[in-house]
Amino acid sequence: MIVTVTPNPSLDRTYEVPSLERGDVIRATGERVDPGGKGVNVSRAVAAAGRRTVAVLPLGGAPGALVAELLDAQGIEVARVPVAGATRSNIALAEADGVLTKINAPGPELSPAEQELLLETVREQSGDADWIACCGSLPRGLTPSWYADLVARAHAAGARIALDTSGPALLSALRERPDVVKPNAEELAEAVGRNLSTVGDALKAAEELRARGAGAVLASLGADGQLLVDAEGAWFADARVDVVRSNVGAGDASLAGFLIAGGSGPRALASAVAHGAAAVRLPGSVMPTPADLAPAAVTVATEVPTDRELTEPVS
Ligand SMILES: Nc1ncnc2c1ncn2[C@@H]1O[C@H](COP(=O)(O)OP(=O)(O)O)[C@@H](O)[C@H]1O
Ligand SMILES: O=P(O)(O)OC[C@H]1O[C@](O)(COP(=O)(O)O)[C@@H](O)[C@@H]1O
Repeated sequence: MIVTVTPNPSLDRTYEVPSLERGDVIRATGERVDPGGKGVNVSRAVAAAGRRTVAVLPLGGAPGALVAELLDAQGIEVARVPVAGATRSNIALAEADGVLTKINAPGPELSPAEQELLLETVREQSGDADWIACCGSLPRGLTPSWYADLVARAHAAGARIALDTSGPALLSALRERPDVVKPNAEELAEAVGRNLSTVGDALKAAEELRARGAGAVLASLGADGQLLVDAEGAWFADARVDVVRSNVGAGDASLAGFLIAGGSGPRALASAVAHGAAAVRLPGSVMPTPADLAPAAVTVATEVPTDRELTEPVS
């Protein structure tokens, strides 16, 4: 069973637009609404794989009710923490040439009582969890050390933690030794305060996060693939995708793929890459089912290609 925790979930609205012109009225040619937030997407991908998952979510107002309704329609179990503020709506503008612009709202502020109820709900749900995946930004009211506290509590209860967040929330959680962290290239560069130009730069940065406390680092490098660094070694895998439809939630699908396949070693890395590659072939934040995966297209390198230049370097 995989429990996901999304402290700041969202209603994701995607508008398809011909192109973005500042100051103009832009007529959308299509729109879709999805339940969103990084842990929500992980739960959607885990459920799509036919595995049990519970999504712990603070939900409030009409957007919160809609998120719950949409997840219910997808058969995803939600442990709901009622909050007074309204759940945020995040907007994605998808241009015809494939460029995606996202506006992520700050979300409601959680009161001390709501924060306590959130932690208590995670505790209640964690009894038979193989993994607790803690994902996304923190809403106002939660301090940057909130994930650190959650990791400490989960470890005390004997659960394994996968953490996908960024900035101070990621850095402060490292001291509690999360079992896996999943930064993307920008988050990894920010965490170490250096630019990333090659796979070797990403490898050094991932090793630094391990030195600071992460058990394993699953670094997703967009079109370049993924790197896994743990106590046993380092592996690199990638998969070619000819037509990218939407990269929204590709990292979330990858983390789900990694955890579904056991959450360690090269087999889990290959599953992460297969899920990420399948997610980008699908529209919006649609999560792949097993039928969407093309595991044969994934290559796990025998050696990490440290000299390989990143197609999207972080500077
Ligand atoms: N353009 C792409 N071509 C092929 N695979 C991709 C592409 N973009 C993303 N992916 C796959 O999805 C994974 C996650 O994407 P990434 O952008 O790194 O994460 P995030 O969504 O967290 O920012 C990548 O590691 C890769 O496996
Ligand atoms: O918590 P954050 O960092 O604001 O991100 C929330 C957004 O991330 C998503 O989970 C998608 O992830 P990506 O933007 O990494 O593709 C959306 O569903 C959601 O709108």
